[in-house]
Parts: sequence; structure tokens; C-alpha cells
Amino acid sequence: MLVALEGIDGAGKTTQLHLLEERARRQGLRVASLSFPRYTETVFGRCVAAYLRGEFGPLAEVPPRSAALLFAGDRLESLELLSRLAAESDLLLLDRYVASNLAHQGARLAVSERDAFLAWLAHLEYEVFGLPRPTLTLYLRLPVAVASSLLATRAQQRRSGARDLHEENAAYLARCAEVYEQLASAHADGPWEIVSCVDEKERLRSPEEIQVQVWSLLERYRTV
Ligand SMILES: Nc1ncnc2c1ncn2[C@@H]1O[C@H](COP(=O)(O)OP(=O)(O)O)[C@@H](O)[C@H]1O
Ligand SMILES: Cc1cn([C@H]2C[C@H](O)[C@@H](COP(=O)(O)OP(=O)(O)O)O2)c(=O)[nH]c1=O
Repeated sequence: MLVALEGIDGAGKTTQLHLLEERARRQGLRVASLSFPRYTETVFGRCVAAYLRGEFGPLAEVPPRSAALLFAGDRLESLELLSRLAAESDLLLLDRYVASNLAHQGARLAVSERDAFLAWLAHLEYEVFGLPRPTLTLYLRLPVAVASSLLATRAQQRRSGARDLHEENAAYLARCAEVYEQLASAHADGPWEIVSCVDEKERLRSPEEIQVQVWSLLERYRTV
């Protein structure tokens, strides 16, 4: 079973993945995880890191198709590992996957060009590269303003304090969220479920409370 965690930067994907891994292990499941981009492990991953540091020029000057190819190449280089982990485990958790490329690069295009781009990229990754489709994609939905403040705290906590080119721009994150909503409602590449990370008053829910909902969704899809 392949479960992808998706959401804008700072939505809590890594936090939820760790909680999920712990719970699945406690239940005796064989669980594995993989986080994309694999910044240091693949040739393409190292190019992605350079792109996010601005070494290929300002974000607006790198065409979305070119950037998308770097992220997709990172997954292609990881295909053997991905297949092995999927075969060896009951549950393979992915911290970002193909949908991240669709949302984060699609968000850089005008609305009128997006659908053609999304179709091109999904075809490239799933058909041409042969990447497996997720059993379930969980979209962690978080308002951009809340995500931005979590990212600011996280950047302070990390030693470098640095934020990458994507994280710097709230308007861009809002467009990413818009594409994610589109993908979730179209059930792009398989079933999607939306998990709201805030309550009705837009207050952040605790990681544990979110986890309870995430776990019950995994049970419903019989992935755990
Ligand atoms: N529900 C939550 N409540 C409060 N803080 C959270 C919550 N989820 C995540 N965080 C914190 O917010 C920051 C971003 O979370 P992270 O899991 O790294 O997000 P992502 O992997 O989606 O970018 C981290 O510092 C994390 O500890
Ligand atoms: C995996 C992936 C990420 N991205 C983007 C999403 C993020 O803005 C950026 C870096 O991803 P990541 O390091 O996961 O960001 P964070 O931990 O802050 O959530 O790259 C793509 O554009 N395409 C992809 O295929």
C-alpha cells in the first residue's frame, strides 16, 4: 500500500508521517517511508536543491516544465528503491510525491495553461517513467497564513534559518493550495482525502488530533 502525504510547505506532512510510522509499527505493521525530493541521494535531487537555493536563477526565470523535470528525474532515479520498499513493507508512506510536482509547478503557470501542464506531467511521471500510483493521497489542508507562521518558526529552529525559494512567497503558496484543491476534487491519479489541520475557527489542531483522523482514513481505505 502506497500512501502519499501532500500539502503546501509547512502543512505538517513530516510531523504526521512520523506519528503514522510510530503507530503503524506499534500495531506490528512493516512500515517504510520515503521523502521527496531526495536532496542528497540522487543526481536530480542535488539539482533540485540547487534550484531551490536559486542557483539556476530567480524562481520566475526557471520554466515550470524544466523545474518539474528535475523533481520527476529524482523520482525516476528512486524507482528501484521505491519498488523494493513497497514490496518489503505493508505500508509505504511518501512525504510528497507526484502531486507535489503537479501542485507546486502547476501553480507557477497561468490558470489557462494549467490543465495541459497537469496532463503532460502526470503522463510523464506515471506512464513514461512508470512510477506507481498511490493507493491513497492525503491532502493536509492548512490556510497559507498559518503555514507561513509555522515555516517562520521552523526556519528559526533549523540551524541555517534559511527558507527556500518556494517557501518565501505567500501568494505562490496560495496558488499551490488552489491546485491541490483542484487535484483533490478531481481525485487525480487515485483516491484523495482532505484532512483539515485547523478547526472551524481556523485554530490549529494538535498533531495528535490530526493523527486520529489520518489513522481512521487509513483504516477506511484498508491500508493499515
Ligand atoms: N498541528 C500542528 N500544530 C503545531 N505545530 C505543528 C503542527 N504540525 C506541524 N507543526 C510544526 O510546524 C512546522 C512545519 O511542519 P512540518 O511537519 O515540517 O511540515 P511539512 O513537512 O508539511 O513542511 C514544524 O516546525 C512542525 O513541528
Ligand atoms: C517533491 C516535489 C516538491 N516540490 C516543491 C515543494 C516544495 O515547495 C519544495 C521543497 O519540498 P520540501 O523540501 O518537501 O518542502 P517542505 O519540507 O518545506 O514542505 O519543492 C515540487 O515542486 N515538485 C516535487 O515533485
